Amino acid sequence: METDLCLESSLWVGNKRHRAVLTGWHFKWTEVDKKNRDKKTVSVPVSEVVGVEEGRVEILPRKSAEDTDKDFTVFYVKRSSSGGSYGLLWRLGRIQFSCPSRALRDQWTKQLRTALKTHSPLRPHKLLVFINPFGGKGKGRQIYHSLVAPLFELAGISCHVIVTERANQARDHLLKKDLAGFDGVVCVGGDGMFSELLHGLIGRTQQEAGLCENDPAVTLQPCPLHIGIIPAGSTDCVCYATVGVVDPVTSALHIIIGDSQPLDVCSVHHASALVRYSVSMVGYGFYGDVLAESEKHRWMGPLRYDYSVRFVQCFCTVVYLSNRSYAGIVEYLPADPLFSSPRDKTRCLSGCSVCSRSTERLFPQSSESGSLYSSHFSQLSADSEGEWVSVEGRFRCVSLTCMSSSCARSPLGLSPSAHLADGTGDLILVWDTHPLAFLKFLHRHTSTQDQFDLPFVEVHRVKAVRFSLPKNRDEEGQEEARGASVGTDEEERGYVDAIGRVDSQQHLADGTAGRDQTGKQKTAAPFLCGLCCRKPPSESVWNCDGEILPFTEILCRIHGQLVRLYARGIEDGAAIDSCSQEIDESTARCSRY
Ligand SMILES: Nc1ncnc2c1ncn2[C@@H]1O[C@H](COP(=O)(O)OP(=O)(O)OP(=O)(O)O)[C@@H](O)[C@H]1O
Ligand SMILES: CCCCCCCCCCCCC/C=C/[C@@H](O)[C@H](CO)NC(=O)CCCCC
Ligand SMILES: [Ca+2]
Repeated sequence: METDLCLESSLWVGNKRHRAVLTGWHFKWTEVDKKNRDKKTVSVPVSEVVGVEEGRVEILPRKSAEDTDKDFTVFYVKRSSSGGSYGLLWRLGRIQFSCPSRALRDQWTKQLRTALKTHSPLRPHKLLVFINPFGGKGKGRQIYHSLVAPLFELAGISCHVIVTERANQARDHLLKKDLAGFDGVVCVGGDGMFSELLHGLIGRTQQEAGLCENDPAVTLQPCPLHIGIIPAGSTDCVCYATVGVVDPVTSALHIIIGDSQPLDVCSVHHASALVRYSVSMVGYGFYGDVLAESEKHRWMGPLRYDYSVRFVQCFCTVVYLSNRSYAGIVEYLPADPLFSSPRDKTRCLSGCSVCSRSTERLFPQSSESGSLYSSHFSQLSADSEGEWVSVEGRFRCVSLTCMSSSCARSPLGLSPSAHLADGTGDLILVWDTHPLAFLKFLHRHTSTQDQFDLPFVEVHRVKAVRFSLPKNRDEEGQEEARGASVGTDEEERGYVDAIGRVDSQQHLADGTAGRDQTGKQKTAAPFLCGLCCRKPPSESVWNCDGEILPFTEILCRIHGQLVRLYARGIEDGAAIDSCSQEIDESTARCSRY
């Protein structure tokens, strides 16, 4: 029986007869017993079929075991529980069918391939892959070649692979080299590598559109190429927050099937110039201090990036430097409270309705051009959704995040109800408080306890934030912050350069923030060293997605859905349970693989 893309017939899996059905959207097969009763059904969305091959095919090692002319093999996405993380692990499922005739086999393979093309328009054909050989535990190359490349090959994706030899190579390549023919760009590394791709792609897109990135009021052009992340870093926060698990095979499968997840991006400006882009965290005070501490430990080599080391540092920072608070003026432009709230206890999951409504609001179909991306945001100055609000005081930390920023140690993240693609960010103000109270706030990030339900914490959903230092600052404190009172060795002078207060020639948007001429991060810690600092510094530094910013006074603006990832947001485990791929008819019970 055949209508359009529909096909139904009996097929054999081993010696068991199955009724296989391909409708427009699903491919399913049901075991049928000798009395023609339905037993178990497996249903796979066509969009999650990875590939169809003639014969009985195995991968790893790739071989066609018995290439009979009546068999075909279907590879598809199979879910399994992640055992701790919120999302689901994806694995490669494989099923081998035997047909009564070669003609029927050819009909099935042809029809399945046509259905794939129709229902997965964003599947990549050609990818540009950057591997950071030093990210995380230095396993990037191994992860790519053993786990990812065989899957890409199976899916017929051709890849141009570049193993980076220096920091910022991937960013520079994307800014300058010919990208024609590529559907997407993939990084094998951590948040730092993702950030390189982010800067390269956004910069390239604006250059080509003739837009000025320095102007925070300009509506930036969304990037046409998708970004894929194969996690091989230490924190992998962007991967965790957009997929729900940190797993190279899961991420490779999301890339293969052409999943598409828009992502908000925050541009950070100083004195009318772009400094950097951020997706996960722009944090002053505590988070800046943790990063500065880890930069101090460069001698530890890659170990300093180790996840647990960072969190131990985090713990030590809070205990050891427990009396640090910083004066500042925070101004913010609130988002419309009718759409959502950072305290509404919702979570942005795959298919999030808040993000979908935001897509319509951010990109209304323009009748003039008909282009999805042609409309403009309201300008920052002429915003109709509220007035700037200003607060001044002493803060333990000030953080802005465009998404939840969840990671393995903090499974709900900095702001558990933040959305990936709603065009807003969450501003978290932690006012000066007792060290133990601050520790309690931090500790709540590691559990399901509400970190915002504390009297010294505020959270606001915003579209823009400005941070400045109070005008009547104590001059002595400023000198200390500049490093003048913490010693005179070369390293300390280097830091002064790195934060841009002495080196007035430093470029703002060339991506060299905090790096020397060789691209190496400059040492940024001495002013934080509790051992040699007699007085606490009056200024902290900004941590922008793991990089220290060279300026303290900044303006941040959220750009809704500026980039797209090969991801789909965090899948709700409970919802998957109720519409499982495998349906056991005899027990009428749903089960998950
Ligand atoms: N070949 C290279 N040599 C030195 N540094 C590199 C090279 N390639 C990339 N980098 C830089 O290394 C930095 C860290 O890499 P990456 O983000 O992959 O790992 P990580 O820091 O361990 O992970 P995370 O950012 O998730 O904590 C990035 O900022 C990137 O610019
Ligand atoms: C008592 C101790 C409890 C510890 C709980 C700490 C709370 C953790 C909240 C999670 C914050 C993750 C934000 C992500 C930031 C990334 O863009 C960035 C690059 O990878 N990572 C860091 O800067 C690394 C920054 C590490 C910060 C801890
Ligand atoms: Ca957001």
